[in-house]
Amino acid sequence: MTVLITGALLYGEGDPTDVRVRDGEIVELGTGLAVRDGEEVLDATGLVLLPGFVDLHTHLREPGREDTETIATGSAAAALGGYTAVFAMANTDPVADSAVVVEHVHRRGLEAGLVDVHPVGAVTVGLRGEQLAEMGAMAASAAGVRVFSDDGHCVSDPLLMRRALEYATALDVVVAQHAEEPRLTVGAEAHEGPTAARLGLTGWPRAAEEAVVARDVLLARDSGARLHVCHVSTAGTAEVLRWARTTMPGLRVSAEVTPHHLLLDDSRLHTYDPVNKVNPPLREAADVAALRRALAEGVIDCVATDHAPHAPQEKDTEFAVARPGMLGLQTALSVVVEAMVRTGLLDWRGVARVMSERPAQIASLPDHGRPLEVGEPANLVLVDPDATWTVRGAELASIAANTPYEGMTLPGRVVATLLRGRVTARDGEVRPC
Ligand SMILES: NC(=O)N[C@@H](CC(=O)O)C(=O)O
Repeated sequence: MTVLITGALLYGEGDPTDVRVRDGEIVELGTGLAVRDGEEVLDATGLVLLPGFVDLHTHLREPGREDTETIATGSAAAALGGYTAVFAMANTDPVADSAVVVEHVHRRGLEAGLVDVHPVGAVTVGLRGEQLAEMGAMAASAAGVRVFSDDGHCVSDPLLMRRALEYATALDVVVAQHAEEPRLTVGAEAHEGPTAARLGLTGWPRAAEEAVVARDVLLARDSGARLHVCHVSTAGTAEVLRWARTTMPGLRVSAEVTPHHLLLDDSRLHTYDPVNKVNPPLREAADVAALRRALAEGVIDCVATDHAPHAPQEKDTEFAVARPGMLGLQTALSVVVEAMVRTGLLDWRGVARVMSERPAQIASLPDHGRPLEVGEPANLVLVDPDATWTVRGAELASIAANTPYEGMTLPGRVVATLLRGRVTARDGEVRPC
C-alpha cells in the first residue's frame, strides 16, 4: 500500500513537501514527486503534517461498560482525533489487573485495527489499594504492559506506592498516579473555592493533589522509578514538579495535563450541568493559566485526554451523584490549538512534542512520535490549521456523548490519520482494516 501526501507543511514550517509512504514507512520526501500507479493521493496543500498523536490516558470501557464505549468505537474516536496509539486505563469491569484481561484488551484493539491500543495494568488488585497486582505477569504477557495505574483511584498508601515503584524499577515500567489524597476529597463534587462555596458544592482542595505529587516525587527519587503524574490540575502541582525537576537531578518523573484543564475553569459550574463534572475538577482561571505555562515550558511533558465516556443516566442527573468524566479523543487537538497555539504558547513543533513525541517517549513506544524523516514509521496525522468546526456530541464516534464542548466552534481539524502507512481516518470517516 502506497500513499503520496502532496504539499504538506512538516511541523507547520518551511516549504510544502511531498511525502511518499510505503510498507509502513516514510520512503521519500521531496517536491514534485510523481504519482505512481495505484497510489492514494492526499492533497495536503495548506495542511500541517505531524507524527500521529499518542494518548497516555484513555478510558475505553471494554470490558464491562460497552453501553458507553467499546474498544472499536473508542479506536474510531482516536483515529478521527489524530491518534495512532492510546493507553486504555485499567478501571474496567473486570479490572485490568491480570494478564488475561490485558491480553483481551490488546487483542480487541488489534481486531479494531484503527489505533495501537496499549492496555494499562492496574497497580493494585481490583484497584482496591490493598495488595499489588501481578505487574510482572502483565509486563511479560502478550500485551507487554509498560504503564501501570489505578487511575480513578489513588494509590494512597505510601508503603504500597513505594513497593509499586520498586517493582516498576525492576521491570522498567512506568507507574502513572492519579494523585488524590482520598481523606481530603470525601464527598467532593467540585474544586474547593469561591464558586463551590457559592453553589453549595462540597470542595476538592488543591492540596489533595499537590500533597500526593510531592510525596510521590520523593518516593521516585529514592527508588529511581519512572513516575508519571496523571491529569495535573493545579498551579501548585506545576510548582511541585518545577521544584522536583530543578532540585533532583536524574529524577525520572513525567506529567500530563488534559485538554479540558487547559481550556475550562470552574466558572462553568453555575448551571449545575454535570457535563462539567470531572476528576480532578475544573479549577480556577489562574490554575488554567499556570498549566498552560507549565506545558509550554516543559514542566508538564504532555497532553493526555482522560477521555471518559459516560451513559446519559450517569450524567443527566443531580450534580452530586453524576459520574465524573468528559469525552476527549476527538476534541483534544482542537482544544490544544485554541488554548496553546492561538495564544502563541506553542507552535506546531510544540504540538508534536506534547501530543506525540513526549508521550511516546514516556511510554517507551519506539515507533510513535518519531521524526518526519525517510526510514521512519509512517504514523502520521494531517491537520488543517485554519479549519473550524462545531462540536456536536451526537456526531462523535463514541457511544457516549458527554462532551463539555457541545455547540462550541473550535479551530484545527484532523484531515487524515495514518497508522503504519495505512489511512485509518480521512475527512471524518474511519477506515477499519
Ligand atoms: N476522570 C474522570 O473524571 N473519570 C474517570 C475516572 C476518574 O479519574 O475518576 C472515569 O473513568 O470516568
